Formats: sequence, structure tokens, C-alpha cells
Amino acid sequence: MCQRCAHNAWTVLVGVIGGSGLYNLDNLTLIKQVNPDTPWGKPSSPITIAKAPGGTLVAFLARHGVGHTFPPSAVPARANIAAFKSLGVRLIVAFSAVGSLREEIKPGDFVLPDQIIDRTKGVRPASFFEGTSIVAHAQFGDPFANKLVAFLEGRVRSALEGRDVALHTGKTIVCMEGPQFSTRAESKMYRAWGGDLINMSVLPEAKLAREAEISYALIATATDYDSWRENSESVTASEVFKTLKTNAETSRHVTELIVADLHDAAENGDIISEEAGSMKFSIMPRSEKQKDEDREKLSYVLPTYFSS
Ligand SMILES: CSC[C@H]1O[C@H](OP(=O)(O)O)[C@H](O)[C@@H]1O
Ligand SMILES: Nc1ncnc2[nH]cnc12
Repeated sequence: MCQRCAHNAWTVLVGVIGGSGLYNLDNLTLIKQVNPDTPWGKPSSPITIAKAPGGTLVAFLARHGVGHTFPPSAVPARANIAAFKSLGVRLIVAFSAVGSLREEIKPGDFVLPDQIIDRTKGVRPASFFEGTSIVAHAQFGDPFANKLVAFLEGRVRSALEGRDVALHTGKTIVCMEGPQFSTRAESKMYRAWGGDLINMSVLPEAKLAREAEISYALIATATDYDSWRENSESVTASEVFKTLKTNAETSRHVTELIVADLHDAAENGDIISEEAGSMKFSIMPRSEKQKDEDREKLSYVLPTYFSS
């Protein structure tokens, strides 16, 4: 039995979030499903614990729900990250269907971005500390876990060998509110700002993972050219759907091949070392004004600092 979380008999170090089109990892062996009740509610889908060849466990959840019922603005991101934390997850690889803002990033290509431009509109709860009597300011200059991203690069590249899928790195993703796609003017503006990709999901997910001290990386899978190309149609959902199925199949294949190495690296500790412990100096010092009930709530994601 896990020491920390009474509902959970499993400790799974690697979490995978599936985005649009990726609703299961049915290439792996199903072990069990769990559906934790977190202080922020239930996750978008039950979490599937699956076994990769060789026996490594991985925890999977579908960001929009298994039947894609949550629009990007209503994804219960706090519950999702908290649920992973309660299972002992130390690193998350999140997949996302993205629009490409650059000619060289083609639909079907995979990308490991390293920066984010936030164009969400403040309607998504973006902090575990929101609504509590405790204040924290997480470091977010490097929004993805640098060591994890570097670790993934070689492994994802090898996993893609023979598939005619290019892997790009060092790119900037714009996260917009949606659910409507961008105007042509916005799409061009994001390019001028230095954006290379666009989605509606990486925030607040990446921020919450950082607050929970879980190392987080995004594998962006390009589906379309958004709306910046002069003589092309602007993006439609049906255009996105064309590549979703192939991208999802490739994402499952990549996950199967990298999960054992990720687990070993998480256990060894080096690739998660920058995020583990990172909240220590981000939380404002304890005061008698901090409520016990808030400390209790936060202990679900940060037991090191808030367990009594
Ligand atoms: C179906 S197109 C827009 C939708 O797809 C992406 O979802 P996800 O990141 O979960 O793969 C994008 O962020 C939007 O939510
Ligand atoms: N063009 C686009 N804009 C925002 N999110 C997306 N997800 C996939 N394509 C997208």
C-alpha cells in the first residue's frame, strides 16, 4: 500500500496525458482503473494504470474525457494533476494536437517545445493556491522540465525511426483560450511574436504540474497550419481530424517504447531533480493567518510542505 495515499495501492512514476484523438493506450496491458476524488474534484477521466512490455507501469488519463466531453476551458486540470500526484507520479509526458505556425512544421510532425506564450483569458483556475489563505509564486521561466525534454529528444527520435515523422525541438507554443480557432490576423500576430505552434491545452496544465513538483513535458503533434497562410483555407476541426488518428497511433507507439526508460530515469532521480523540491522557496512563509483547512487541502499535492 502506498504510504501517503490511502486509496492507492500502486505507485506509478510516469504519467501520460492524452489529448484530442488519444483517449487510451490500448497497445499496453490494462492493469486497473482508479478514479481519485481530489480536493479539486474528479479528473477528466478515470486513470488507467497499464503495463508496458517489460513490466513498467504507466498512468494514463484522457484530458478531454474518454468521450471528449470537456472543452479546453473546462478541463479539470487541477484534479488531473492532483490525481496523478496521489498515485506517486513524478513526471508527466503530455500529448497535444497543435496547429503549426511554421511552414517547416508539417501536419503529422512531432515537436518538443521549450517555451509557452499564454493567451488564455483568466477563466481557468491556474493554481492550487487559488482560493486558499496561502500564497505561492512558482518559478516558470522554463515552463517545461528541461532535463526531461532533453531526455525525451533522443528517445522520441529513435521511437519515430522508420515512420516518416519529423521531430522538432526548441519551439514556442502559444496557448489560446478557444474554443473557436484564431482569426487570420491573430495567427499572423503569433508568428510575429515568435510562436511556432498553437493549442488550447498546455496551460494551466504545465503551471499546475510545476506547483505540484511534477516534471512535465509536452509532445506536440501537428495537425494543421492554423490560419496564417495567405492562399490556404483557415483551419477547421475536420482538417484537424484528418491527422488525429495517425498521430494518436504514433503517440501510442512512442509511449510504449519510451516508458521503461522514463520510469528508470524518474526512479534514479536526475531528470526530475530541477522540479522536485522546487516549491520550497516559492511558498510565502508560514503565518498564523494561514488556515489549517487550506494547509490540509494543499498537503494532497505538496505533502512535504503541508502535512502536519
Ligand atoms: C480538436 S482541435 C482543438 C483542440 O485540440 C487540442 O487538444 P489537445 O491539446 O487536448 O490535444 C487543442 O489544444 C484543442 O483543445
Ligand atoms: N490551429 C489550432 N489552434 C488551436 N488549437 C489547435 N489544436 C490543433 N490545431 C489547433
